[in-house]
Order: sequence, then C-alpha cells, then structure tokens
Amino acid sequence: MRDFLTRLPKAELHLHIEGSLEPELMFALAERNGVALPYASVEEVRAAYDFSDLQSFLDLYYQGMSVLHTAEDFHDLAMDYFRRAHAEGVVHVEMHFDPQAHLARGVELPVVMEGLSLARREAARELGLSTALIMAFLRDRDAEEALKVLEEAAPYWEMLDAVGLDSAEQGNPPEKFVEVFERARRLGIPRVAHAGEEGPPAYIRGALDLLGVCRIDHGVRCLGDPALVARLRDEQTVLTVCPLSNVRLRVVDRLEDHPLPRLLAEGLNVTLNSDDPAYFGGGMLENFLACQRAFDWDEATFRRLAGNAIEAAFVDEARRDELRRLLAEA
Ligand code: HPA
Ligand SMILES: [Zn+2]
Repeated sequence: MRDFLTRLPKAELHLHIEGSLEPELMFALAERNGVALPYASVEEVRAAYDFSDLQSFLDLYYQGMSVLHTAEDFHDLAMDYFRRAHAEGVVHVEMHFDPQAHLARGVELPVVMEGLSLARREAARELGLSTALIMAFLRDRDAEEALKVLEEAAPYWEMLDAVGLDSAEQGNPPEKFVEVFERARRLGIPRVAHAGEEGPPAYIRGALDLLGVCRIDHGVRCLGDPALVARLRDEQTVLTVCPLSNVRLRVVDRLEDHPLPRLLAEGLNVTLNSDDPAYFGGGMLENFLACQRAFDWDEATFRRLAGNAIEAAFVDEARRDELRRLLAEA
C-alpha cells in the first residue's frame, strides 16, 4: 500500500507554504539573516510543537516565519518543500501564503512574490510540478488591512489563482470580510476560505453565502448541521481536509475518531491535504498513510480522493488531462 500511495499522483490543495518550514531550514535561515531563535537545537524546536489548539500553533507558526526576510529565503522555503513533495509523489501544489504576517515584520510584498515566483518556475522546469498561489487574509486582523493588501497586490492579481482566509477562526466570522471578498470577485479572482476547522457550521454557510467561495478549507465541523451537509453534497463543494493537522490541533483526539469516513459516507467531495507539514508531523504521503492505518481504506477510496483533488485544482484543462492520465496509470 505504501508503494501505491507514493505512486498515486497527489494534488495538494491546502498547504501554507510558511508551514512547510522545517526546523533545519529555520536554523539555516536564522543564521543567514542574523535572527535569534528561542531554541538551542532542531530537537528543541520539534519538542515545542505540542499544541493544544489552533491558537497555540499559530503563535509558533508566526514566530517561525520570522527567519524569512529576502526573496532568496522565500525561494529556498518553497523549493525545499517542492522537492520533498515531489519525492512523495505530489504532482501539483496549491500554496497559501500570508502577506500580512510578512508586512507586519517589514517584509514587503514584492520580496515574497519574487521568491515564490522563482521557485514556482524552477519547480515546473526541474520537477514537472505544477503549482498555484492563494493569497490568504488573516482573519484575526482587521478587514481594512486585508482590503489594503489586496489593492497593494495589483501588480500580481494575474498571478493569483485565488484569495483565501486563514488564521484564528473563532470570533472572526466570514461576515467580517464581505467587502474584500466582493472586491476579489469583481476582479475575477476565485475565493476559498478556512471554515469549520474550530468554528461552527454557520461559518461554513457564511463562507459560501457571503464570501462566494468555491472550496471550503477544512469544513470538518459541517456534520453538526444536517441541512448544511445535504447542501455540500448537492453542490459537491470541495472540502480540503487535513487529517494530521486536525489531530495535532486537537480538533479530534485520535485520527480513528476523525469524521473523514462519515464525510465520505455522506457523499461529500473530500480531498486530503497536509496544511502545515513541518508542524503537524508529515506531508501528503504521511497524511495518506495515516488514513490508511486509521481507516483501512482500499485503493479505490484513495483513487477517489486523489481524483477529487485533480478535478478541483486550479489548473488549465491541458494540465488537468495530464493529471487524469497520471491517475489512470497509477
Ligand atoms: O491550520 C490552519 N488554520 C488556520 N490558519 C492557518 N494558518 C496556517 N495554518 C493554519
Ligand atoms: Zn490551513
């Protein structure tokens, strides 16, 4: 099964590129940029990754990215991840990035865009890996700032496959971001949003109705609302589920308790993703393997999940046909 899951062409729709920063690279970049880290070793960093909820993770996630300063840093971060993902049989990566978290540290948008763009071209050329870019707004900061960032991103609108919404969910409902998502809609930029990770089913409804999203990131808490489940099934709304993330952030106690089997049984359009692989104990392959161990799924189930991601990916139809062919041959 490990061979099959490695071979299976996996498209990743939910990844925070800043969350792919492994402790080894964190130390190397800290040294390169003269940044002091509150850890003595890579082992100490890993030992600190014991989270009680989303916020306890976000605190370390924002601290970790403080080593990223130059375009070269963003390039190295992304290439480091793309190489690992490629080795695990990932064929397409859609990465969220958090411009506000960098702007707040004095790192300007062109620096981030230059580094990520360079890495994307290199990944296509050297690894045959296609990538997409999702500019995320931080929902625990104010909506005016999000709007300002979207306007500041004007030179890059063409390069954005979508805008997203992430960070601390509770108390930061979709309503807060109606204006910025409406602006993105008028610009013709697709929208996605985290919803129903820690927040209630109402946040999933809000993301669909008020923000016009085409996918829900996480969405695992939809099961608390049967009418919503029926709607997600009828509309075949894609859920980008992140199994290991949900365990590490205590959305569920154990993977065996995860709602994934119920989501599938309900006929929902589920995909598997890694979210923040450096913080949550593994990338795409580890997420697939963990599900195999927890749920004993057969190859057909994993094929279906991989196929769902290919059908929902932000790729042109020529690339989608290639990805479908890879899946058929796996
Ligand atoms: O798992 C997450 N949830 C919300 N915001 C995030 N930003 C990075 N990772 C996450
Ligand atoms: Zn996420």
